[in-house]
Amino acid sequence: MAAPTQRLLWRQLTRATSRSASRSASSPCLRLTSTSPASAFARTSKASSPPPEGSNVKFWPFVVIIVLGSLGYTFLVTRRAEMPAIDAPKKADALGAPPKSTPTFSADDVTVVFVLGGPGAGKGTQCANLVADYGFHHLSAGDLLRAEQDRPGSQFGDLIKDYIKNGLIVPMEVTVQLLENAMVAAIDSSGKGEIAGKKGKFLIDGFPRKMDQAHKFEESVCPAKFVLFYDCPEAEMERRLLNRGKTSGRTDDNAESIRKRFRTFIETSMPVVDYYEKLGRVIKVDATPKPEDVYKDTQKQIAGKGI
Ligand SMILES: Nc1ncnc2c1ncn2[C@@H]1O[C@H](COP(=O)(O)OP(=O)(O)OP(=O)(O)O)[C@@H](O)[C@H]1O
Ligand SMILES: O=c1ccn([C@@H]2O[C@H](COP(=O)(O)O)[C@@H](O)[C@H]2O)c(=O)[nH]1
Repeated sequence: MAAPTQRLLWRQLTRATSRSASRSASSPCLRLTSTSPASAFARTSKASSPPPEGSNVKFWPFVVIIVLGSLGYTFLVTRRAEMPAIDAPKKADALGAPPKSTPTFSADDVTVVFVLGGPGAGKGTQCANLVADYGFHHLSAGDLLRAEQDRPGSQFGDLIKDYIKNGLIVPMEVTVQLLENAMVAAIDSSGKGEIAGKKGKFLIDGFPRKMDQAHKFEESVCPAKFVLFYDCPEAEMERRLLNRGKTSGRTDDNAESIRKRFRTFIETSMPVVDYYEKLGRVIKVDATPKPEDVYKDTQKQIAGKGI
């Protein structure tokens, strides 16, 4: 080490050591023992003066500090790796997710239509019409998450509450499993492996909101037929949500949460729409007009799509 650097380090260390030594004199908790490296330094640096050029300075305390620091760091990193992450996929296993590589349902047996659009675009409103006229079974990802959040004993309750309030996307394992469970339950409760005399037809509302969800669902649950995308300007969606917030009781129908939801929609969910658009699998409907007109347009656009 160059001599000036040596002297600088020495000065800094002896200054720190003498400060801590003087504190220890008045505090019973901070006492330097005769065997500690710091006290050794305090003793060897009586005059607190830098060593003369070329003096035989002991550097073993530096080595001890570096070695102890490295060991501590390695220990913390190892502990961190062993700790379960808050969104660890393992948690979803508690919902009954068996690892698999083929979808639970074939697209030949079950029709899945994803319904996307910004918060407040009117997805739920249009889904209600489609259920009435086309015999769809409606599954809203947001509703399923809220139900799981409120389910007594749910280990995901707090996590979901937090994500929804902040307009964030709940880790996909949770949502995909809730959807699959709901599809299985709907088909089972029909008693014939069918719904309303038809093969299962599902409108999956407000999903997939993130690319990983889209892949996971199509790979492990069911390939989707197409995406129904309700396109609406942000100002109109905000107006609708603030209005709905007067009575909905939803924790995320307030100005702050709405802002966060819009950001998530632009940054995370629009890429999903763009992805399906590139594949030619999106039916886009202008959601700005009044609900009846939006529905008429929806019907026109899905005509001949085999549903
Ligand atoms: N075309 C429309 N014109 C005016 N208001 C509408 C229209 N469609 C729905 N609304 C109203 O806007 C609010 C939001 O609609 P809706 O709940 O259907 O939206 P959403 O897209 O499902 O919302 P979120 O994603 O937040 O669940 C509701 O109060 C609804 O009555
Ligand atoms: O796939 C999903 C869908 C929804 N969420 C969370 O739920 C809220 C509310 O969803 P709505 O469709 O508006 O009812 C949404 O803001 C997300 O926080 C999700 O995490 N994953």
